Amino acid sequence: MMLRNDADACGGETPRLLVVANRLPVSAKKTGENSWSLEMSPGGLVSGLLGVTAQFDTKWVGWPGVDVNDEAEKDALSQSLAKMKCIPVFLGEVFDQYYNGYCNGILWPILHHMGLPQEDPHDTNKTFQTQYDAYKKANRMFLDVIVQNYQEGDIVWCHDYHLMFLPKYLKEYNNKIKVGWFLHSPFPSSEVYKTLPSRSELLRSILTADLLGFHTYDFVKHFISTCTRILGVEGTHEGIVDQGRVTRVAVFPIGIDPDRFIRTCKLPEATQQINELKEKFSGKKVILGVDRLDTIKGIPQKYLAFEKFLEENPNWRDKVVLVQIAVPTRNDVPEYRKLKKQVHGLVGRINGRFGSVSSLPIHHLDCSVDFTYLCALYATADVMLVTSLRDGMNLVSYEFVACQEAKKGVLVLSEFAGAGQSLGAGALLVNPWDVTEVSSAIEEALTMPAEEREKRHRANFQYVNIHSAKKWGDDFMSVLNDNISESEMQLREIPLELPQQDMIQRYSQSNNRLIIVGFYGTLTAPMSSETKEMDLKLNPELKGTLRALCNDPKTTVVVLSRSGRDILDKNFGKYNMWLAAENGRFLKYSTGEWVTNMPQNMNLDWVDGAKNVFKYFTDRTPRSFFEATETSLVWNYEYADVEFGRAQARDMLQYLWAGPISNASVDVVRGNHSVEVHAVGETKETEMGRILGEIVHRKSMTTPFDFVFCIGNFLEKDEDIYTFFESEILSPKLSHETRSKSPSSNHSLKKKKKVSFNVLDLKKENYFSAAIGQTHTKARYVIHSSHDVVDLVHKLAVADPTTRMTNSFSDSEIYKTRNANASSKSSISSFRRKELENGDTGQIDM
Ligand SMILES: O=P(O)(O)OC[C@H]1O[C@H](O[C@H]2O[C@H](CO)[C@@H](O)[C@H](O)[C@H]2O)[C@H](O)[C@@H](O)[C@@H]1O
Ligand SMILES: O=c1ccn([C@@H]2O[C@H](COP(=O)(O)OP(=O)(O)O)[C@@H](O)[C@H]2O)c(=O)[nH]1
Repeated sequence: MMLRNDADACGGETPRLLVVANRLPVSAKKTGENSWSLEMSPGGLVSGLLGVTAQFDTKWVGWPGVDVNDEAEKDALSQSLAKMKCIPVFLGEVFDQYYNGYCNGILWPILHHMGLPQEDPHDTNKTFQTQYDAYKKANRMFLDVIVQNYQEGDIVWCHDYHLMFLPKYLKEYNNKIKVGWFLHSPFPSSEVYKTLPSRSELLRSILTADLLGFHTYDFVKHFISTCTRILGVEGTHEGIVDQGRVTRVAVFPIGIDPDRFIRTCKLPEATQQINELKEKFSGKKVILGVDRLDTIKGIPQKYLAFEKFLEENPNWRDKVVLVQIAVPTRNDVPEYRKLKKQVHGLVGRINGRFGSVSSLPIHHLDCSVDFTYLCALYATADVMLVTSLRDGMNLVSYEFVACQEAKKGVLVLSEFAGAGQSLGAGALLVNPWDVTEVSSAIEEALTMPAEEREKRHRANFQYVNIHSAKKWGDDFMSVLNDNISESEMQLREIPLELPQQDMIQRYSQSNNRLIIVGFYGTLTAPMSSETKEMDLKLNPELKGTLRALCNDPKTTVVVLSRSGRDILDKNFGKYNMWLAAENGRFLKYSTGEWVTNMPQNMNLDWVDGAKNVFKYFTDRTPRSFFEATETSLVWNYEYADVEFGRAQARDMLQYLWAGPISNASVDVVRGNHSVEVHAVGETKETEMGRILGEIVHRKSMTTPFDFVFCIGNFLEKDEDIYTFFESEILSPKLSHETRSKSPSSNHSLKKKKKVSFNVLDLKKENYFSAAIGQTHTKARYVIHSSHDVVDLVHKLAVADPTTRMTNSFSDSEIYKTRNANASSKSSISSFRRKELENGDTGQIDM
């Protein structure tokens, strides 16, 4: 067999791809001294990959299927393999503990929901730990071979559970290598996966890849929830987000090369074999099974169901035969040897019960068959019986469909095979554990009218043709390439550190400045694991300088926070500033009254129920805290044990969705260390326009802001506040109509003399936005922590010599006035209500 590589024909222009899998597509067999024969390796991974790589200059890296110790022999074999673009990894003594041990004795059963086998307490040479060490060592040996063959720009596509450490090793070697990883087996539920010792290291390692692929949505769902549960990272529709880095996770259902099967069925050799098979089984229907003799393939279950069918349908006993190709596999793993015995026992029993001298109901073959004969078997069968207890995809079912153009036989397919999701429309789906159901499906398949068989076959044939192995490979590669360009762009877009000196200079030279500042994580006292009290409090170090800044007549300070009015009143009631609580739903000047834009009929029935859930989790998560406002609840676990906090956050969301918020009109936001539920409404960005309108209106402002500084530790969804001002710079839309003299609320519109002006006169270089401690942000700049805010506020407070004087005069005055006016629970009027009363919209045209 020669592995085709169309890229060769196109010269060296095509990109290079290194496909790395435990198994090379060919396995070597020694034929003499330094001479080898190469045969196609068994299993769907190889079949799938053979159809893939035409558009790349592909090389394969993998284990050659034999143990070779002598250096001369290694060289000879390497040379033979090189002709087929294969590069061997000689695993030597590590192989047994790596392949038979960790891969197939530990990972394989876990991935297939069969549970972790017991460690043999007497075999101290083969423990979980020794097998795990061998696994890591083998992965390093794969790395070494890749490194010897890697050229800059190569893409490395790693395959399967054998190579879960490889992405990490590759990225450690060279972070620029493009790495994809695809899992051919299923991914289990987190409940099963979490029994695996070393569970976190394996997950962390594959997450270093750029793209992770799975056969079905189910597996992706399990993988993402396992990562969030075990690692506490965030799962999004794109994949896994960990500390700002996104690992893309997506579904790529593998396929076959259907033409290869269709073509082969038409070859004279195949036609002859088909005729022979027909003759051999004339007068009988043929049920076919083709599986590696693996515990996951449900071969005993298949035989039990067939036995039941024969029991219940005596008329079929001499009219049907089950041909089972049981391809030998993993013979050195004890479970596989046990399975062989069990299966042979069943075959003997069933053939003994229902066979005769002239006919046996089960033809069980412990061998592999050559490709043409396999196609002939597929083409001859009336029914294909796939009873996998769990299977990544199961390509055998695709291959059967491809070979059935003439016969249009029926596929009975386990719902636990990945293929169940793609061929379910045309197949009879069964639960392989339910022998009665499988037995009935056998009967239904054998007696299905031609018309229905044809209809079902057509659906499946179309699917198999379109969703080929080539498409699978192309899709994976194109997402990997897109993804890499995206992350390269993201890297380039990492914001710079806030240029403090330049900002302060521009601040002091401007005439009307606006500072929008978040509260939590910005103005709050930094908390540490030692902090006892979890109340949100203004950092005491800021008190003096913040007051000076707020008293500057040329500066308007707005605290924009998720927090409620009480908290802002308590912390900022004595400052000469604007307070925007609940993301701007409520607004007040510190000495004034709260006004709101909240619709009067807003449904907040969910709040009390949700509050109970928040309280429950807060009580059970030491050092977490929650904040409740009228329209939102935020639970923060930043200072709790973060892993535990994340697990609790996940459970909390489940409780919330199951109960209090199931039918409520709310947004749920999972932040890095927080869970927020709030009534559906505006983001900080949309509130910003309204807030500015209100400020300009109430201050009777007539000159536009010419300097804006916006700083916070905002949630990602609120980060649009940074871009709000960017878009105002590009195309100013904010204008405001005001009166020449400040009207009282009773003035009618007619009597007012209107003056229109732009709210912002903002040059690009006079706008500064900064996120605290983030690298992925929409802000122009970053600053490290809230410690730096203290320093910065101080610098701003003393930056303008002219207003520094004003400050010292007005400070005590303002303080007294505010105390006299402030009422802690002031009545709320609505923006809209006020607008109507005043006959004035105070509105901004946007
Ligand atoms: O290499 P072996 O240990 O002999 O095992 C053969 C292959 O078995 C598994 O195949 C899986 O891949 C198929 C294609 O994606 C899929 O259809 C099937 O459901 C899986 O079981 C294993 O994942 C491969 O690594 C092995 O090469
Ligand atoms: O004697 C045989 C019988 C089957 N196969 C191939 O083994 C693969 C089995 O793949 P599947 O996805 O069904 O399961 P896996 O064995 O990979 O778990 C299919 O491509 C078959 O064509 C083989 O190589 N030799």
